[in-house]
Amino acid sequence: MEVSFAKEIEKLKLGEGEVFHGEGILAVTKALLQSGVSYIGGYQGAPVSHLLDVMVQAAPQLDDLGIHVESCTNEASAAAMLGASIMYPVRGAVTWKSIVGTNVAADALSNLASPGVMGGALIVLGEDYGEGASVIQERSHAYAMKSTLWLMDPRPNLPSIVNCVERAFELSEASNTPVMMELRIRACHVQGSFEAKDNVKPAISMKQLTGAAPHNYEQLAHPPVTFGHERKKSGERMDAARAYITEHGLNEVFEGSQGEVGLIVQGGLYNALIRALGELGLADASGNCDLPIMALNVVYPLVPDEILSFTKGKRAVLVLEEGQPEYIENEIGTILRRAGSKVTLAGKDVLPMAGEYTSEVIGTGVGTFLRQHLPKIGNQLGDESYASEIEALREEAKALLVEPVPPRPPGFCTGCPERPFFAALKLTQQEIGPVHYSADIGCHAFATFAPFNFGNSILGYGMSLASNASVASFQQQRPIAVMGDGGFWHNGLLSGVTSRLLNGGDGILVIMKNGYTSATGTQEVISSPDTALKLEAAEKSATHGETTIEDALTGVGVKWLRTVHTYKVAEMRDTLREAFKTPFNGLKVIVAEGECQLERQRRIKPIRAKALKAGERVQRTRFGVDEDTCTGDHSCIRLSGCPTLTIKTATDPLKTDPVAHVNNGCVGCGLCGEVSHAATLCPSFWRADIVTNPGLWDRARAALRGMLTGVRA
Ligand SMILES: O=C(O)C(=O)Cc1c[nH]c2ccccc12
Repeated sequence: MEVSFAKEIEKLKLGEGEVFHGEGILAVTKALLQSGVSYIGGYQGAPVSHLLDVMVQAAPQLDDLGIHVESCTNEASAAAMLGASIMYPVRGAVTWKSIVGTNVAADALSNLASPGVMGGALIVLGEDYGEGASVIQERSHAYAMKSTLWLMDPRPNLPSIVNCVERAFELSEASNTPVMMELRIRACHVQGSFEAKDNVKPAISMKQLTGAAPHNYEQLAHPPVTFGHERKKSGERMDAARAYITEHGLNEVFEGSQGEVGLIVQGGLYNALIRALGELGLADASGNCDLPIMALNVVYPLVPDEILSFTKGKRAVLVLEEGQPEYIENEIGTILRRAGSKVTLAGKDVLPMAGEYTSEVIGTGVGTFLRQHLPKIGNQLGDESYASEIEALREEAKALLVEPVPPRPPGFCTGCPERPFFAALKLTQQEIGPVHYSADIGCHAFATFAPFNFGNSILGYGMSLASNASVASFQQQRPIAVMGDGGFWHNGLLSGVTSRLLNGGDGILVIMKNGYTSATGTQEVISSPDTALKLEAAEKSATHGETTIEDALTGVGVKWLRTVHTYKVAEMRDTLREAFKTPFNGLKVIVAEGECQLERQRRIKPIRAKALKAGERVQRTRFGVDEDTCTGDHSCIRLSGCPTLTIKTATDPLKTDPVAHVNNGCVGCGLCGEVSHAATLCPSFWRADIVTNPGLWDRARAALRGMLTGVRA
C-alpha cells in the first residue's frame, strides 16, 4: 500500500496527558495500544479499514511494544486468531466490517464463544448500516445473541469510544466472554479529542515469549464439554457481565425534568437523537435535554435491574433501535413484563422497522411518541411534523434548481484497467448474445451500473463462481463469473475454483488482477507486485510479471488458463469468444491483468516530479475527439464509460447533436481509441503526446512537422 499514514502514526505515539485529536476509528486504534494488546488482526472493509491500514504501517515504528499485526486474508482467519489466544493471559483485538465479515467469520465465532476466554478478546465491527453503506442491511446484534458475545455500541464521541475499548477488555476478562464493539459509519468518522494515556507494553508479546498453554480439555470447543459451556454462557458468564456493566457504569443515564417519560437509545444513535431533539427545540447542542435518556453503550446483554430502575415511575418509554427486528425492544418488553411493570413500551410502533435512523427519522418518531405520551410537550411541537417541514424545504430547493440534478451512479476511476475488460465483454456479447453473468464484490461491481449494466446475480465476496454452479447446469450458453484478485484470495479460490474443479464442472471465471484489494483501500494481497516488479515496471502496469494467481490455479488443476492485459481490448474480446465457444469442457479462467490506476498513479507521480525537477524529458499522453469528424453517435461513450469522455455542443452550426469530447481529467489510458479500433467504430479520436523539457530530437521533429504543415497550408 503506497498511501502514507505518517500523521496518524504520530498520534498513536502520544503519551499520558497529551491531547489526541482525530477521527473515531483512529481513537479506537490508540485505545487498543493503551489497553496493552499483544496483537491486532483483521480484514479490511468500510468503515473500519483505517484501523488495520494504519497499524500495518505503525507496527514497525511501535517496535518496543512488540505488538504483532496480522493482515488476514478474510474475516474467518481473523476470528480464528482470537480462538487460540484466549487460552493465554493476553489481550487480542481483531477488526472487520459487518454484517458481511461477521457472516464470513461465523464458524470461527461460534467456536470462539464457547470455551470462555482468559485474556480479553475484542472484535471491532464496522456496522455498515444505513444510507452510506455498501452491503446487505442486517444487524450484528443477531450474532451477539446467538453466539453469546457481548455487544458494545459506544456513544459516538472520542472519550466514550476510548473508554469503551478499554472497558471492553476488562468486561471480557471479568465474564470470560469475547466482546464485539459495533461502530457505525458516523462513529468511525466522527472527529474529536481525548486525553491520551501511555501505550501499554503487553506482558506477553513478540518481545516477551511464553510457553504453550496447558492441555485443558475443559477449554476445548469440543464435545462433551461444549454442553457445559452452553450453560455457562447464560449462567455465570452472563451474571458476571451484568455485574461488571453496572459496577463500572457502562450504560449512561442522563436525567431530565420530564420524568414521566424516558428514551432508551443505542449508544451509537445518541448523537442523532440529540440532534433530533435539538431540532424539536428540546435539547441544546451540548446534549442538555429535559427528557431523561438512557444511553446503552452495551446493547447485549441488557441489565434488567438497570432497565427497571430507569423505567420506574415513568408512564412510557421509547426504545430507539436501528434496524430489524426489534431485538432490544423485545428484550426490554420481557424484562418489564416479568417484573409486572405497567410502563408503556414504545419503539417500532412509532419508528420505522427498517432503514437508517437519521435525526430526521428519529425526530418524527420522538414527536409521535411525545404527542401520545407527553402531550403538554408533544402538542407544542406543532401540527407540522418535523418530516413535513423538511419535505417542504426539499421542495423549495428543487424549485430553485433550474433542472433536476442528473443521477450519478459511482463508476470506475479514470484510467481504471477494469473498464476496458467490460468494453471487451460488451463487444463479445454483441456476437454471442446474452449469458448469465455472476457478479461479485469489488471495484468490478461498478460494471453493474450504466453504461455496462452487467450482472444477472450478485452474491458475497469471492462467491460469483460458486454461485453459478447452479445455473451452469441448465443454461444454453456458458455462464461467466467475474471476481477481483481481492475476492479470489478472500473466498474465491476455495469456494469457487476448487469446488468447480472437484465437480468437473464447466464454466468461465474472469479474475481482475489489478494487484491489490482496491475497493477496500488498495491493501496488499499475496499476489501484489513486489518492489522489484514495481521498479521494473516504472510507469507501466506492474502486475504482468506477478504469477501467484496463475500458479495457484495451475496448482489446483485448472487446465484452460489465459492471462490478457485488459487494455488489449481486441485480444480480450477474442479470448472471451474462445472461452465461450471452445469445445473444452471444464473450468476456463481468464486472468484480466492491469495494475490499479490509483496505485499506479501514486507510483508515477513522484517519478515524474523528480524528472521534471531535474529538467529531464517527461512525456504524457492525452486523447481528444476531432469535432469535425465526430458524427455524434456516442458509441465510444457507451463502450467506454470513462468519466472524462463527455459531450459538448458542436461549434459547427450544421451539427445539431452534441459531439463527443474528452475533458481535462484524461490520463491518456487510450481506452477510447482502443475501443473505437476494436469495434472499428470511429476515426475521430486523436492522441497527443505532451512533452515537457523536450530534447534536441523532439525539437528537430517539431520544427520539421511545423515546416511540413506550413507547406501544406
Ligand atoms: O469494504 C467493503 O465495503 C466491502 O464490501 C468489502 C468486504 C470486506 N469483507 C467482506 C466480506 C463479504 C463481502 C464483502 C466484504
